Amino acid sequence: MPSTLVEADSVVRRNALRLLTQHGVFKLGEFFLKSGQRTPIYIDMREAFGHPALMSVLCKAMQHMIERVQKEKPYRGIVGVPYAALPYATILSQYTLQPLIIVRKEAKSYGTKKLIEGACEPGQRVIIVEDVVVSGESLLEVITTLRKNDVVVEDVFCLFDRDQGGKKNLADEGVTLHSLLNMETALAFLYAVDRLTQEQFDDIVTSLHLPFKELTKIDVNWEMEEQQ
Ligand SMILES: O=C(O)c1cc(=O)[nH]c(=O)n1[C@@H]1O[C@H](COP(=O)(O)O)[C@@H](O)[C@H]1O
Repeated sequence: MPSTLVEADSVVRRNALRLLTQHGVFKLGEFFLKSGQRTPIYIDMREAFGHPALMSVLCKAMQHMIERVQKEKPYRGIVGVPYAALPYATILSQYTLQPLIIVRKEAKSYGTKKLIEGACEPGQRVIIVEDVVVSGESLLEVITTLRKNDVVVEDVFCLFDRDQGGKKNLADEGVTLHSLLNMETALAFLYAVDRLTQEQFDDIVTSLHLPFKELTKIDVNWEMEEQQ
């Protein structure tokens, strides 16, 4: 079983996978990534916006992950990557009682013309929240803007890592990516609940040059598990 599904807090991950699958987040077919690369699977986290109970499960799980990682590392401020991660960052700012910070893609041509909105000062350590990480490029753009303003970023948190190099690209810039779910875990789950065939798995792994080749067999069903 992929390690993320056997860790102490894995019940929350398995429940999240059940709800994400039921709500159509994992789309199989022919899609194209932001980079233009063809992909037989698309992770559409925006589907979760329509399901408040799912948003709550995801954000509580993210909150626990953030609190565990940041225990010894005080930070102030949660940055959301526009646009899809903003709802998660907003909810997490409420759960953790941390200020919400937004980094715009382009500065407004009117008003304050600021690129960074919210309580953010030079020297401040923040964390960033993203929905799906592929190459990590979107995150690196935000990190560059923050660092130009002397804001400290060492840890970023995502709901889903597609295992396509983002973690390494971020590590090269001195940033650790922490993910709730990843492609290996999701594919193992989809196969276990008969939503993915071996052929589809092989196509995904080959097309995306994923760093694993074997389909992990896991014993899970649709039944939601009780969370402590
Ligand atoms: O377009 C994508 O690459 C992509 C694939 C996918 O399965 N899910 C998904 O949400 N995306 C988008 O890809 C962005 C991150 O790509 P990177 O900047 O390459 O890490 C996300 O913010 C999404 O807009």
